[in-house]
Amino acid sequence: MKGLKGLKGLKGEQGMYLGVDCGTQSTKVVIVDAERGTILGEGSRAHQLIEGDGGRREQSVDDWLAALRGAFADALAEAGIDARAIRAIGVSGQQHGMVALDARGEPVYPAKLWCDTETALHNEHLIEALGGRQGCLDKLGLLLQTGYTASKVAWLRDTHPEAYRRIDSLLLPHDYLNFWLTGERVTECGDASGTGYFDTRRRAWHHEAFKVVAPELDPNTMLPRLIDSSEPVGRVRAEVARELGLSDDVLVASGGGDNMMAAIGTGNIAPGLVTMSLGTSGTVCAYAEEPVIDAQGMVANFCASSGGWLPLVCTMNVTSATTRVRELFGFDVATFGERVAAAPVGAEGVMVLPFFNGERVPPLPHASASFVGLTSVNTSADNLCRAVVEGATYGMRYGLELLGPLADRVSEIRLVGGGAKSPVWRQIVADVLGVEVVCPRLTEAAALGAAIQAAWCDARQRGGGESLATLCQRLVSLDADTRARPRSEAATRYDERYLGYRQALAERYDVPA
Ligand SMILES: Nc1ncnc2c1ncn2[C@@H]1O[C@H](COP(=O)(O)OP(=O)(O)O)[C@@H](O)[C@H]1O
Ligand SMILES: O=C(CO)[C@@H](O)[C@H](O)COP(=O)(O)O
Repeated sequence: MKGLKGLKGLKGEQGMYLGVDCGTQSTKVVIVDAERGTILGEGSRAHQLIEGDGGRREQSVDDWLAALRGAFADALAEAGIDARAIRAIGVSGQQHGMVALDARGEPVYPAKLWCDTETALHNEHLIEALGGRQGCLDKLGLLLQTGYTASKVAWLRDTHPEAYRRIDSLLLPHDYLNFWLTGERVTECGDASGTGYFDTRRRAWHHEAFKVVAPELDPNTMLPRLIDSSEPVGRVRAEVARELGLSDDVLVASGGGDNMMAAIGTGNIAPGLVTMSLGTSGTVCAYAEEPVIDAQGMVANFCASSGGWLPLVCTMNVTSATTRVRELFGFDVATFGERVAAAPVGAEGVMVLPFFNGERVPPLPHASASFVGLTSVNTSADNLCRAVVEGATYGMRYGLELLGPLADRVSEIRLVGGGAKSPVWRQIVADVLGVEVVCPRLTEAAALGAAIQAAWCDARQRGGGESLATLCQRLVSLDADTRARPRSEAATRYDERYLGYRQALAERYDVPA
C-alpha cells in the first residue's frame, strides 16, 4: 500500500473538506483538497468496546467524541493547514447502532451496536409481529436482522423501562455526531434503511412498523427529520467551531452509514462495481438503480447515499475474528501477516468457522466459533492464523454469491477496510473469490466518501455544478500495487475448501450447503 505522503499536493487556501468515519474499533478522519484531488492528512483514534455475556456490545458516545477530537487534531497536524480552510464536514458511521437521547440530548443508555446479539430474541418477535419474513419484505423491503436498531429499542423497552420512558429521540451513530456538530436531529435514507422501521422502497419512515417496535413512542417526534443525501444537516455550532478552530459557517453534509460512504469512497455510485470491506464486519455491496428485494432476506435492500440502492450482505466476524486469534498468539499485525503467509493454501486442513460474535449472514446470532480439522500434525500457529483469515474470507464468498446477478459479471472488487492493508489477505480474497481485487489508494474509504459527499453538498449549496461522479473521478484513485489476481492452482484448492466450509455450516447449523 502506498503511503499518503505520495498523494499529497500543494496546500490550497480553501476547498478543504473533512471526512469522519466512526467505525467499530476507531474513528478515522481525513482532510482532502477537493480542487486538487489530494489527501492532505489523516488521523485515527481507537474506541473502547463494552462487551458482556449474552452478546452485549456497546459503546459510550463520549468515547466517539474523544476519538473524533484526537483524530481531527492528528489529521490537521499532518495536513499542516489552518482549520479555517475547511468548508464542509461529512460524517460516516457504523450502521444500526441505537443512540437513544433524552430531551436534553443526553443518552439514556450507552450506544448499543450493530454487532450486539443480545437482542436476537426481540428480533424474532418483531419479525413475527410484522407478519413474518414476507410481512417484513412487503413493509420494509428487507428482513429484520439481529443487529438492526429495531430490536435494540424493543430490548430497551423490556429491560430498562425507566430509560425507555425518557427517550426523546432515536438516532444512529452518524446522526449523533451530526447532532453534536450542529444541534440538529436529522438523518438520511442510507443509514435510516438499517433501522428496521424504514421503508427502503419508498425511502420513508414506516410509522406502522415503528409503532410495533415502540408502541408508546410517537414516530412524528421521536424519529429524526429525513433529508436527502445531497442536502446539508446545518452549520457547525459556534461552540464546536471554537473548540476545533473551524470558521463559523462550516457546512455539515448529510453523511451516512459507513457502507454507503465507502461506496462513494470507492466510486461505487453506478451499476457494475462491487465494494468489499474487511473491517470489524465484512460487507459486500453493489450499487443498484432499483430496489433489490431478496426473498430469503439475506441481502439487505439498503438505500445508497448517492440516490439509488445499495444491496448489501454483512458478516459479523472479519477483523474481529482475525484480531482475536492474532492477540491469542501475541502477534502484532505485521507478524500475523507473516505467519499467515508462511502457512500453505488451505492451512493443511485446519478450518475456522469464525462466529466468535454469533453471525448475521447466515443468520446464526447464537453461534460460536469452531476450529475443525485439527490434528497432531497440522496444529500450528501458522495454520491457525491462516485458517481464521480463510474462514472470514469464505464468509465473504458466501456474501458475494448471495448478491447473485449484481456481482456475476464483475471483473474486479474494490477492497477496503483495515484488513485490506494486508497483501497476503488480498491474495487470499482473490483466490477464494476467483476475482481480481484492488484497493483504492486510501483504504479508509468511508472517511474519504464522507469528505467527497461534503464537497458535493458544498458545491450544490454554492450553486456549483460539480456532480458526485466528477468528484469521485478526481478523488478516488486505485493503487495498482495492491492488485491481486486469482492464481489458478490456489483458486481450485479454495473451491474445494469452500465446499468443505459450506458442508460444515450445513452439518452444524442446518444452513443449506
Ligand atoms: N495489515 C493488516 N492485516 C490484518 N488486519 C489489519 C491490518 N491492518 C489493520 N488491520 C485490522 O483492521 C481492523 C480495523 O479495520 P477498520 O476497517 O478500521 O475497522 P472498523 O471501521 O470496523 O473500526 C483492526 O482489527 C486491525 O487490526
Ligand atoms: O452492520 C453493518 C452493516 O450492515 C456493519 O458493516 C457496520 O456498519 C459496521 O461497520 P465496520 O465498523 O465493520 O466498518
